[in-house]
Amino acid sequence: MEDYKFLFKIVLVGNAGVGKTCLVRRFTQGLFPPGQGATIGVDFMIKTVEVEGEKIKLQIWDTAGQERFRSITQSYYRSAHALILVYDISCQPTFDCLPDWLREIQEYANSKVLKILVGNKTDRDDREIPTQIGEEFAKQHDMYFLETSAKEAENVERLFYEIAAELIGQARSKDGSAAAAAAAAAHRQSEGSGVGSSIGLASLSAKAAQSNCCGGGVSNGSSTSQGHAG
Ligand SMILES: Nc1nc2c(ncn2[C@@H]2O[C@H](COP(=O)(O)OP(=O)(O)OP(=O)(O)O)[C@@H](O)[C@H]2O)c(=O)[nH]1
Repeated sequence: MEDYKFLFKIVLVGNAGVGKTCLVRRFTQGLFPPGQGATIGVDFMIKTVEVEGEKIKLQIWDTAGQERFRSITQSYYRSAHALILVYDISCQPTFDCLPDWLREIQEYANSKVLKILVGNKTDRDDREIPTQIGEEFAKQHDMYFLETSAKEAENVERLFYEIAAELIGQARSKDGSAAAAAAAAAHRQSEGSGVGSSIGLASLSAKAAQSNCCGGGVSNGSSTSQGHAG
């Protein structure tokens, strides 16, 4: 039986094509998938990391950005300990949609959920959103902020490790612990994993390719949810 102290659920949201799946695969599998197709419904991966001497299991839910899957993906917000809202720094419409995503989060997520704004694709030289604009948006909306490149593996490990460290801190300091530890205990009964090392969100600054900005798609009701132990 696998031994770990906490189980945290992390959910990635944001427009189609901003790189959510690539961020998850970079972190869990250490690769940048060539020709990554659009996510259908919701996918998840698991990675166990060690932070501050504790084994932490991260259950990472990768949601489809396409509007037609929205009703399915919303149902995953509620149980999230952390929500990563991703935009593409080279695609203004993905940034312009952030207020819509925040409304979704406010409506469907736990009010205490840890929120992190991520500007992905920093490797691209056709940037449209300056770092400072992203930082200010995050600050205004009480989110942590980080820019990443799934392609170049820039800040991807840092993103997830710092979220884990922050969640541990919250869990140790107050009631959050009950939920995370209980979830871990319950999960341990049933059953994958990878490994890592430790760092601590304080250092994150203040608190699509095929993008279909803010909606547009038509629901066809079809979806899948697949799991991978990374
Ligand atoms: N240059 C660059 N391209 C990236 C990066 N991350 C993702 N991409 C590309 O962006 C496209 C979309 O990536 P995905 O990871 O599928 O995007 P997604 O947000 O999961 O999209 P949905 O599943 O439709 O919601 C792919 O062509 C990736 O190769 C990055 O860091 N840099």
